Amino acid sequence: MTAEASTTSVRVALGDRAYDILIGRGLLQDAGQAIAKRLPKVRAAVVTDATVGALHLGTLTDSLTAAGIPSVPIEIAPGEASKNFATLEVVTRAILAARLERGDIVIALGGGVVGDLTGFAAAIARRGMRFVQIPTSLLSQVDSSVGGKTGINTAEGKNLVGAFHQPDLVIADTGVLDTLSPREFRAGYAEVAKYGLIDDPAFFAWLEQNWQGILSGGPEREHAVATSCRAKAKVVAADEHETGERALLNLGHTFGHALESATGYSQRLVHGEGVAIGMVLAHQFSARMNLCSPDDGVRVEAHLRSVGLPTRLSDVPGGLPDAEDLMQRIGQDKKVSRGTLTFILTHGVGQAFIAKDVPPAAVQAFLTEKLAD
Ligand SMILES: NC(=O)c1ccc[n+]([C@@H]2O[C@H](COP(=O)([O-])OP(=O)(O)OC[C@H]3O[C@@H](n4cnc5c(N)ncnc54)[C@H](O)[C@@H]3O)[C@@H](O)[C@H]2O)c1
Ligand SMILES: O=C(O)C(=O)C[C@@H](O)[C@H](O)[C@H](O)COP(=O)(O)O
Ligand SMILES: [Zn+2]
Repeated sequence: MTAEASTTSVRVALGDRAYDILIGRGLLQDAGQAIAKRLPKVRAAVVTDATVGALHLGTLTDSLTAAGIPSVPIEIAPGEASKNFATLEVVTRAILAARLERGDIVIALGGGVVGDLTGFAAAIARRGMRFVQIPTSLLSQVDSSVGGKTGINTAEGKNLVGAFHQPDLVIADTGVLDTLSPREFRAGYAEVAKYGLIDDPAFFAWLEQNWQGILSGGPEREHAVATSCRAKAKVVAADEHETGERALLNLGHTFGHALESATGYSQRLVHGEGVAIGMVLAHQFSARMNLCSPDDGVRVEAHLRSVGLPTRLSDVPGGLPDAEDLMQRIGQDKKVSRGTLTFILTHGVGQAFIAKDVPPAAVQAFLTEKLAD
């Protein structure tokens, strides 16, 4: 039996650009076959970071070779700081230097940093090459590898330069998560919990009972990845370019992205940690605006804290700028429309909604209070 026979497959229904997300333990060693079946007679560039490359590039390269796909590796430094113009140039020019044609493929082997950067390089090299996501962090398996948001950060803010460019295939080998650090595993868990908090209270309740199985690699892990991918695939198919409901996937991100920018996209706060704090703040701010009960914020914080995630501004090491500074950063959010703020707020666990025209003075007063907590 090939690994693909015991795989969960989730379809992202985007018409003639539809693609599969393959989920299962051990898929990396058959990745070449899975790619060759869908994208025959291609050559590939494999972009990875130094940490993931040392652990998993050999398995992928062997599998590509066995399937008749010649490949060249392109390695970047690990971490959020690589999502920048300089690394984008290095990766894009390496793809061109390898003389890959438009019909060839670029493979992202790594977490969300590698995936977002590689996807953007694939979107602009030769005006658009096909690409395959092989996500290796929990966060990238449940979120960033799906949906086609690609891009980089700038000093002005998070993901402010990029393109929508869908992958042709996503291969999520849940076994490779065994080598992920506990901190990065927990960070990815924040985006898993997000799907429950947006519109699936039963999933959030299930997570409260079963989160340990996800971390330890039991069958709960595949269930959580597949449930997350199904939820994301549904939203993306309905609103690929975020003209409406896709913005719900930004729950916790308006606060979280401002915190990532304020900490210089450094190891002080990784993306999933910013999202965890941001989701708690979104529930607390919703309660402050009388949109939900304060108990919802207490429940969300209790769960994320029990998993080991940061949940408060005071959990960010090294201090934060004042509320006015954070508001400047929030003002760069891509959901800002005609100068007014859009937040994802909530009527309770699993009842998130898009709130337009949120008063900046109320947000700033709330942040001032939380910074003093
Ligand atoms: N495009 C989207 O829809 C989307 C969605 C969510 C997040 N993102 C972006 O994703 C990024 C965060 O992704 P991330 O959390 O995966 O971060 P990451 O890519 O930095 O990976 C986290 C760390 O784990 C290491 N790593 C990854 N897989 C590993 C493995 N199997 N074994 C050992 N180490 C491994 C990496 O080397 C890195 O040091 C952010 O830039 C965020 O903005 C994008
Ligand atoms: O796919 C989406 O849409 C998301 O919002 C998923 C988020 O988890 C992710 O962090 C995304 O990159 C944020 O998008 P942005 O448009 O706010 O930069
Ligand atoms: Zn995110």
